[in-house]
Amino acid sequence: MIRFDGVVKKFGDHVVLRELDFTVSPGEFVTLIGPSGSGKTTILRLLMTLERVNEGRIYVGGECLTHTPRGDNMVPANEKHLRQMRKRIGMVFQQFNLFPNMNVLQNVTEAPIRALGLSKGEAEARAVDLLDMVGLSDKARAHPSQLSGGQQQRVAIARALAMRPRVLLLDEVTSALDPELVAGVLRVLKEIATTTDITFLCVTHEMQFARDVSDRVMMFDQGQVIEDAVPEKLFTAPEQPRTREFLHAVLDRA
Ligand SMILES: Nc1ncnc2c1ncn2[C@@H]1O[C@H](COP(=O)(O)OP(=O)(O)OP(=O)(O)O)[C@@H](O)[C@H]1O
Repeated sequence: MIRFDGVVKKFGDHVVLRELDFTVSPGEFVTLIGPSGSGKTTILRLLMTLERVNEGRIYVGGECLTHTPRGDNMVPANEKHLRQMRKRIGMVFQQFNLFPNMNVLQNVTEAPIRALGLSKGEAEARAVDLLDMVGLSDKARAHPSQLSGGQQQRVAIARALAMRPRVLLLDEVTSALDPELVAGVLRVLKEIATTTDITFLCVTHEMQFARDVSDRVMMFDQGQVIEDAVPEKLFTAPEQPRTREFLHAVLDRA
């Protein structure tokens, strides 16, 4: 479903991704872990087309995201292609980024009405189901400022799902939450991961969550995936010294 093929990303002279190769199969839940500043968010931003690759290709659902054919060549994709491809991908960020002047229902229906052309009735019916799924049926008329951070994040999850993405990207979705609100958000994500066929690529420091829901965990360091294993293996018997060091540091801090 997702394939990075020799992806290089630089910011000026700073090489963040070095010929990065990895794949995520349809329906898989893959978590990326690794030191701060190693480029995990950059991977998600490239998928969201918020950044462009310097070299290499990215494929989503078998189709090239980054390039399109022109004659016999492949050339960097234009805005129209990127917009089309972006519709397949949803993202939930650390900051919830809800529209503050809209109520919860409007937050969830806005994009399907505008970008997918759904009628208000269709979009609302879908939103009601999604708000039920994230445990917020009773908050449809509330405004974001009346909700806790955990509730706002669950609205953000419903909003992303309302676009029916095939891929959902999660970037440190619990980092901005008070500790007591984290579990509710993770419970909702686990439910979605186990009951839908959405493909997940998740960046998190929540090692217990990564262990609990991931099909695979990729340890990312210095622009490359240095270890890729099922969670039971990666968390209990990592092969790479850098993975062991990283896990010790993170678990000591917890
Ligand atoms: N727009 C940008 N311009 C210049 N440098 C950038 C830009 N975006 C990211 N970087 C740099 O790229 C590197 C990777 O950043 P990225 O945010 O992807 O790391 P990360 O692994 O997600 O880190 P964290 O776990 O702290 O969120 C960092 O050194 C960062 O400073």
